[in-house]
Amino acid sequence: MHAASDTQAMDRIYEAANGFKNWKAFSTEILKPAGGGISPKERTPYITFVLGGPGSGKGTQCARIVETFGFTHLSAGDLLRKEISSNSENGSTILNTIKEGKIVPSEVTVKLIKRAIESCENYKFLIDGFPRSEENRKTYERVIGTGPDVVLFFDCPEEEMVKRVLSRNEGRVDDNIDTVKERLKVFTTLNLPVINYYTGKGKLYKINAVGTEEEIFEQVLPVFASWR
Ligand SMILES: Nc1ncnc2c1ncn2[C@@H]1O[C@H](COP(=O)(O)OP(=O)(O)OP(=O)(O)O)[C@@H](O)[C@H]1O
Ligand SMILES: O=c1ccn([C@@H]2O[C@H](COP(=O)(O)O)[C@@H](O)[C@H]2O)c(=O)[nH]1
Ligand SMILES: [Mg+2]
Repeated sequence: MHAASDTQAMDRIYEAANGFKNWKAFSTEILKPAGGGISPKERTPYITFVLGGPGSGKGTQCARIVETFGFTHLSAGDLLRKEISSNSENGSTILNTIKEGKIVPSEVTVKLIKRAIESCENYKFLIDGFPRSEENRKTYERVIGTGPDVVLFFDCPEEEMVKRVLSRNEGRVDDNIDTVKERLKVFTTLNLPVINYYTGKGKLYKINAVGTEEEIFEQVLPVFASWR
């Protein structure tokens, strides 16, 4: 019989071993397709977390990285918004949380990210807008069994972020001054510790997010140079 903490530790090891169930790279047998190459799904996934405050330009720069380097863009916010529009059982809770500018429970978001990764043929991912808290980060690492390879941080002054969000005009329920103020507060108190954590791990690339889209992308390019 195991003590509760032993059982939890064993659960974590089990989950880590089963993270990304469909990835052959995580099993003992690596299958080679005819022709000798390794298909994308059999490769160890390459994960980039893309962080920054609301309106710092994460989505805009992700689109360019996708175009130039062939990554798959997974915006955690978009995955949550899709849950709302698909009338899932969590839909109304997610909607209210987004309206308030707060953070959706980690289990919900990590499940959506894991499902999106597993159902994608690609192995290079940009996970945009996640993790938003240390709790998010720890849940991801526990469920998936590993952290990101690289973390991008778009550093932008609050005044500029507010200006961009309020002129975005995409009909988002959280693009209003009250919700933006709360999102900025959440960013400072809960998201900055994640950024500090990855700085300490030597994985963080800080990008000055002020300037034209092109000027900002010039700073992003060297991070992905080996994928050209
Ligand atoms: N360098 C830039 N200069 C001016 N405006 C920009 C720049 N980059 C993006 N924008 C605009 O700012 C708005 C916010 O950009 P984007 O949606 O990429 O930010 P985000 O970080 O993904 O925000 P959120 O976290 O709220 O999803 C968009 O309308 C976008 O067109
Ligand atoms: O990991 C996440 C990502 C997002 N949210 C909620 O969604 C909104 C919008 O996110 P964007 O990245 O700006 O599209 C965010 O304010 C949170 O309420 C989340 O909870 N967890
Ligand atoms: Mg975005």
